Parts: sequence; structure tokens; C-alpha cells
Amino acid sequence: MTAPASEGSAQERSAQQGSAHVGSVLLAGGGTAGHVSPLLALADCLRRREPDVRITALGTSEGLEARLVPARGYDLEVVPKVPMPRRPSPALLRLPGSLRRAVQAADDAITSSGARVVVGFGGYVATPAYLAARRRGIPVVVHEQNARPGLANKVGARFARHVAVTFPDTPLRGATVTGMPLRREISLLDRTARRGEALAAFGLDPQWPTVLVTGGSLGAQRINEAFRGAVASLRSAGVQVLHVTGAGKDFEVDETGSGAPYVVVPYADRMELAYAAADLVVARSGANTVCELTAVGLPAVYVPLPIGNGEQRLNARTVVAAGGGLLVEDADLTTTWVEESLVPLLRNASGLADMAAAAASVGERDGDELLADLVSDAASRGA
Ligand SMILES: CC(=O)N[C@H]1[C@@H](OP(=O)(O)OP(=O)(O)OC[C@H]2O[C@@H](n3ccc(=O)[nH]c3=O)[C@H](O)[C@@H]2O)O[C@H](CO)[C@@H](O)[C@@H]1O
Repeated sequence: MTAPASEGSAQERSAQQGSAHVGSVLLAGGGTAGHVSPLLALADCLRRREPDVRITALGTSEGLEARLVPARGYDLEVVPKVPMPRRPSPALLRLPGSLRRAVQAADDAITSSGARVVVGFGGYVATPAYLAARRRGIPVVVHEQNARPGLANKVGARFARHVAVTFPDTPLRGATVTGMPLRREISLLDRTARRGEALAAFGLDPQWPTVLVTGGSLGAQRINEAFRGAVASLRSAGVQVLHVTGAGKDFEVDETGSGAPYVVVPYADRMELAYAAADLVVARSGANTVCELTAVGLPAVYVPLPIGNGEQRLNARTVVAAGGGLLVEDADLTTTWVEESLVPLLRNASGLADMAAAAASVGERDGDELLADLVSDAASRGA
């Protein structure tokens, strides 16, 4: 496991490079928090290294970035969303026009921010940023979160100055393994020290073991339904639950009678507190979720999203092989599974401790510093 980088080591790194002055950078990523979390972690790291660096995020007005980026104190410029249709449709015929408008909006953001480097995190916001940067001769750095790269990053990687990947076996040629940039409230989290505060913040009770349930930044219908059906049995089994459902997917719980608390929240703005409260996590294996849980040493049951390009199964592969997590198929994640398999898992304290240690053994915590090194290098060398 990599030790968290201290402030001192960050400064040493910058000094060693002698080229850390980035000046102004455009960070492109949005849609889900899966792209926004690493963007914010990199922004924080660049700002720690260079307090007057100008940071501009490029996103859409519809994605989670519209709330999360300004909430963390960064400027957001928007591009129109360019959905990539999967089959011939009127939207496909309109694509060249909408892509052209998005590239122009990204180009305008480069001009107004004076960006010297464009960093993209994939997804539909990244494509116009990569194309605008190439047109302007501005160096591009690509960060791929997932074990299987998405389309935008495959395109960006063809002309990027640096390509960074989270997982060593991600097939992007010439990539540097930086790991995932994690927000410091997570990478430096001391779960034991923060547990009491975290339980109190969610109205949970220290006497019960705690399961955190999360379907990622948008929530997962199937996970939500499986747990919703098990509320009464979990409460009476003495298992307390913090269930983060995704915005607009929360539900009411009947808290009458005795039993452990079952707390439902639509979104956790302070995910580090949710992690500090938990003994075990049931989650989708989005790349950030996997990297955060291993960084903080939390055992987890991973339920990969069965659609998309299959990246979630691969994201969880290393931690599951190490013994830090279990893989459960989406179709098998039922109320019966929760009642019959999850409860015994939680009652096995020594088994959980072994899983926690195994999860921590594959956790990495300096992805923000390693990616910031590549951004500095790209800025110093220019186009
Ligand atoms: C459906 C979909 O498109 N999923 C993708 C999306 O997932 P998703 O957006 O769910 O991404 P991840 O699991 O990678 O990350 C979720 C992020 O949101 C944060 N968080 C989540 C819930 C919450 O209440 N509060 C909070 O802060 C987590 O701390 C984490 O930083 O991006 C990931 C990274 O590209 C991909 O691996 C997923 O396949």
C-alpha cells in the first residue's frame, strides 16, 4: 500500500521537477461523479502545489458537475451535451452539428481561461475538449478511471501528451499508471478516529454493526429494491444500514418498533463520513468507489453494473482476487440474498477484519500527486 503523500513530499516533487508552474488548466469531465470526483481531486492537488493556479472545469449544465464543481469553489464552463447514439437515429444525423458546437464551446473556454493544458477524464464532455485542444495545439493529458477505457479517452489518447490510467492492465498504449486521484478527505481518512462523529452525523447507533449501501453517484435501482425489501429483517437482525439511494430514488422507512436503525439518504455530500460509519459496504464497482474503498480499507460486496462496456466487473477484479471484496452478480442481488448471505457476513467479525486488511493491501492513495506531475510536465513542455 502506498503511504499518503504529505505536504512536504508534494513540494519536493514540484521542486524536483523545477517546472511545476501550470498557470492555467482546463479540466474536462462530467455527467456522473465518476468523472467529477477525480477532476476535483486533481484540482485540489494543483491548487495545493500552486495556490494561484487558474482552474476551470468544463462540464454540462445537466450533470452532477453543475452542483459539485461550484460547491468546491471552482469555476465551471459548460458545453452542450453531445449524446453518442448507439444506433442510426435522427440524433446521429444531427451529431456533426452538435459536436461542432460543443468543440466551439470548449475552444471558447480555452480562450477565456488561458489554459496551457487540457486534462480530460473521459465521457461526453471530454471529446470536444480533446478536439478543441488539438486544434489549438495545446497539450492534452488523459485520465482513464476504468479498467476498460471509454470511447472518448481512446480518441484522446491518440494525440495526448500523457495518458494516465488507474489500473495497470487498462489497454491504452503508452499509459502511465497513476492510480485514481482521490479527494483528500477520503485518501487521508482515519476511519477509527472519525467513526463516532460519522455515526452521529447520520443518526446511527454505535451498538450495531453498520452496512453502507451505495449504487454509485446515480444510485442503482436493483440494489435499492433488494434492500428495500429487507428493511424489516435487517432491523430485527440487529444490522444497521446507511442506504445512499441516488438523488430522487430515496424512500420512506417504517421505523416503528424496536430494532437497528435503517437510514436512507439520497446523496452523501460527505462520502468520507459514510465510509467512516461503515463496517461493510455493498456497492456498484464504479472505478472511484473501488479505489476509495481500498484506500480506506473497507471490505465490500461488489455488484457490477451488468450494462455499459463491462468495465465494472474488471474494476473489482484486483480487490476481489486479493480477498478484499466479494463479487455478486446483479441478478443474484435479491432481498433473499441480503437476508441469507449478508447478515452472516456481517456477524463474522474476524472474517471482516481479514477482508479489510486485504482491501487495504491493494489501496493506493497518491493518484492526485502522480497525475499532477504529468500535468506539470505537459505544461512545461508545451505543445
Ligand atoms: C452508470 C455509470 O455510468 N457508471 C460509471 C460511473 O459511475 P459512478 O458515477 O457511480 O462512479 P464511481 O463509482 O466511479 O464514483 C462515484 C463517486 O461519487 C461519490 N459519491 C457517490 C455517492 C454519494 O452519495 N456521494 C458521493 O460523493 C463517490 O465518493 C465516488 O467518488 O463512473 C465510473 C467511473 O468512470 C464508472 O466506473 C461507472 O461504470
